Amino acid sequence: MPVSDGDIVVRLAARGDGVTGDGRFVAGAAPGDRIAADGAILPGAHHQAPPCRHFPECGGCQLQHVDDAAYADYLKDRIASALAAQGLAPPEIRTPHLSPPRSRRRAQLKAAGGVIGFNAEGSHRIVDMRECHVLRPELFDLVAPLRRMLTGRAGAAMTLADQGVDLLLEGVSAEGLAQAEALTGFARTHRLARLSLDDGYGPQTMWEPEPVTATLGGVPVPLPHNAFLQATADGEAALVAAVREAVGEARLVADLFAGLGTFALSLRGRVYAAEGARDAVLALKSARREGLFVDHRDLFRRPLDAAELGRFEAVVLDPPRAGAKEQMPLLAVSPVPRIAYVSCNPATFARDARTLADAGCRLDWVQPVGQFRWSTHVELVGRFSRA
Ligand SMILES: C[S@@+](CC[C@H](N)C(=O)[O-])C[C@H]1O[C@@H](n2cnc3c(N)ncnc32)[C@H](O)[C@@H]1O
Repeated sequence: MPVSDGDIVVRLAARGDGVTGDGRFVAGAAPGDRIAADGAILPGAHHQAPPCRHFPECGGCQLQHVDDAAYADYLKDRIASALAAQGLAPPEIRTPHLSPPRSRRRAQLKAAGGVIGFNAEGSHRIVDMRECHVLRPELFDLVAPLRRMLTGRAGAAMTLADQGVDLLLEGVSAEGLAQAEALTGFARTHRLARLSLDDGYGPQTMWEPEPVTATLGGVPVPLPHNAFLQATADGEAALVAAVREAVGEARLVADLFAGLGTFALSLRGRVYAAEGARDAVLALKSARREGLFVDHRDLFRRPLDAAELGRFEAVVLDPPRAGAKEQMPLLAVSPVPRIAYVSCNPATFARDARTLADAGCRLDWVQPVGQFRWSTHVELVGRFSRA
């Protein structure tokens, strides 16, 4: 049977489907695979055996069937095509940093009727997790005990803190002393750092033998419930290294959307940190770090104006998926010479990059970070400079 170029998978689409030379989308195909006339996938050099029995059913991973080289190309392609869609020429897109298997330190699992795991792709059905190749072992070790304990519908948010696992059970209440004792017994047996319940009225701590912290930039910061932390420690280190390179010698830096201070606490000199979540602001304010000023500020409603921005030698920003549409025009007309933009959404990054480019800023390089290994999440740091 002759093979036409149109039958070869040439790239991965945003949602992870293989795309053939003639534009067909094929679920489960990797770049280099050939699609036979009957639709069968004939594996090529970048097709690997998925390590997990739950793939592709489980919604946690979409790309376990592609090797690291194809996965890295996918991350770069997503960024390049988002920039191209905004009419921006591709800058230097560096080799992606990929977090290793079993390094994810945060997970939001669902439980119901004796099953626990991530939801199936595009569905509310829970895939009962018997193995996981992305979670840190400390988190995975709790899955079987939680399956036994959680009989009703519940959520289990797990975060690896300095002291161990911080577990927040959603949709669970402790009715009566016996239930409360059972829950604290569970926390003690499994050496949890903290156990909290949220039955719809906000998290309530049941167990926390010592104050729970996350160490960022070498500084322990109190860890509020549901606070944002980068998904893996090594992904965080890669983002921090890229941000530090991007700001260079700057000694007066603004960190916008600062969270608990992942970047603010890792930078030298004086840092102004702005953040909208009250708990995160209080936590960061209590961090022992000279020269740090923390501002509780809604940057969508009240972005920094050009005069405020003009005081800084560099600006770091790390907005949520929606990007920083309100902040960009002000940043664009400010004299700030260096901007490190950390993003978890190439589309809003590219939109915001367009605003900066229109004002004469140059996108020097982009460092992709694949900390959600085998998923379609793309994280990056982009460095902009003003001539
Ligand atoms: C992607 S997280 C980054 C946090 C931090 N830079 C880090 O790396 O750990 C985005 C942060 O933006 C904050 N945020 C979301 N909307 C905001 C707003 N309108 N104003 C200020 N901060 C906001 C969130 O609370 C969250 O801490």
